[in-house]
Amino acid sequence: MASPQGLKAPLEFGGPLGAAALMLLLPATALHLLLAARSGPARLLGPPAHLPGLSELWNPRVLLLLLTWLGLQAALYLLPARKVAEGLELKDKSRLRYPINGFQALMLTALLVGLGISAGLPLGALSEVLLPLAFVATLTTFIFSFLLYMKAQVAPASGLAPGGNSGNLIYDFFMGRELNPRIGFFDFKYFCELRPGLIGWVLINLALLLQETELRGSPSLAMWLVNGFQLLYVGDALWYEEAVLTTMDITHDGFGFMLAFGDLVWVPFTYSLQAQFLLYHPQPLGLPRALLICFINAVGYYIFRGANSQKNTFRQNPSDPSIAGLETIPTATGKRLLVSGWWGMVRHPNYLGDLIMALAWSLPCGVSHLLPYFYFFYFAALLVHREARDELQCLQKYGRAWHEYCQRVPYRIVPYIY
Ligand SMILES: NC(=O)C1=CN([C@@H]2O[C@H](COP(=O)(O)OP(=O)(O)OC[C@H]3O[C@@H](n4cnc5c(N)ncnc54)[C@H](OP(=O)(O)O)[C@@H]3O)[C@@H](O)[C@H]2O)C=CC1
Ligand SMILES: CC(C)CCC[C@@H](C)[C@H]1CC=C2C3=C(CC[C@@]21C)[C@@]1(C)CC[C@H](O)C[C@@H]1CC3
Repeated sequence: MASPQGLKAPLEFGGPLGAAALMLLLPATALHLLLAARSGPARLLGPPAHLPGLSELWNPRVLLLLLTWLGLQAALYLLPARKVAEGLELKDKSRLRYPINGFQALMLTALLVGLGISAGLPLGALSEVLLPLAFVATLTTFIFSFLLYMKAQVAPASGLAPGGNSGNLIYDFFMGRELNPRIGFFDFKYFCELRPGLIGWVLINLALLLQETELRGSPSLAMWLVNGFQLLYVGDALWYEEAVLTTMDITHDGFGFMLAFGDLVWVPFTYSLQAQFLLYHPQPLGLPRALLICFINAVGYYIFRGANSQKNTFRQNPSDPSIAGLETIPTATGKRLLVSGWWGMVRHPNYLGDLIMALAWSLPCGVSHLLPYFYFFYFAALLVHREARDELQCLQKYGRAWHEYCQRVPYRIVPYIY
């Protein structure tokens, strides 16, 4: 299949071979982590205690539960929004409109779940079906990605993403051909990025906390910390939902298997790994250590939120008083680059804050097992890779101005280290 002219981009993720390998490795890794978390040894490296049979993986009722969840979140997405924001200008000079009602969806979901629990909903039982749920979610993601691929066949060339139109079927299926696949006002990529996966993540965490209460009479302090930290993170993402409209996932990447699997399987089932581990491996946590971990998470969040808000404010209103004193670099595009404040410390201060929080999410699980630190290691690798991708895009966008920025701000994520 010929790729539309001018849309060729360098192959990433190891090209077609890497994409094929990742489409096998990622689901296998997610299932391995789920099995390891509930096994006695909880080994991150090495074979799982036992390989599940199809009867443990496939459950039609769990598929119905997943589809009901997706349907609920889709319905909440379509409710009237407090605000409708415009995305960045597209190739055809148009700008798409997006509902800003993610935090509203989180609140309504919390209300529905609270009413359900008070009416006897056994939410804790969700922790017992995470394996079949992840399996049916993976199957659903493959089917969904196929439908997205077929939909891209009839999309206009201007609606295709630079990276997912190499002409290689496997690579384009993985990367995603269409930039903003929609049916009417419903934007599939925007919806999946922030709704079913992120809200599903904290719902799974809550189910694990309730199951621990069922098993041990009350949630452990460690489980409270992990639930609280990650609810803050998801609540923040949905409160500042509009910021996602300028991320590379929305502005640059096609919507294919990688992002669909990342949103619908990887986030809810591997980001809840610490809570899963704690349910099956209770960890003692004294108040002094808990307070220290809370301080670490607070530092991470302060940097994460401060840096993201500073950059987003600068982009939306460069003359905002809160950023008035910051030094900037002019670029040929007319946009300017911050070179002081958080963005003068390192080139991705938001990643630094996010990584510090990732560490704080693992620390309540103690140091007896490596498994709870999987997210920290994976996330460090993801952000290093993401930073490299962003650097390339910024170099293409800003050329010499970006070189000047790199000379003045030499470190990428960690001051004086990387
Ligand atoms: N938990 C998770 O799994 C993940 C979390 N994240 C988090 O999401 C957040 C967003 O990250 P990400 O999507 O990578 O994008 P960023 O928020 O880091 O934005 C990168 C863009 O910001 C602009 N920019 C960079 N430097 C400057 C500067 N000095 N002055 C002004 N603008 C600048 C450029 O875009 P332009 O100039 O065009 O505006 C660049 O492309 C981060 O906090 C990250 O930690 C991200 C991925 C996964
Ligand atoms: C499994 C693959 C190898 C990688 C999949 C990566 C995805 C899980 C992430 C890509 C970018 C993401 C963003 C977020 C969640 C994870 C994914 C989808 C946030 C929504 C997390 C909260 C932040 O406040 C904003 C992030 C935007 C990018």
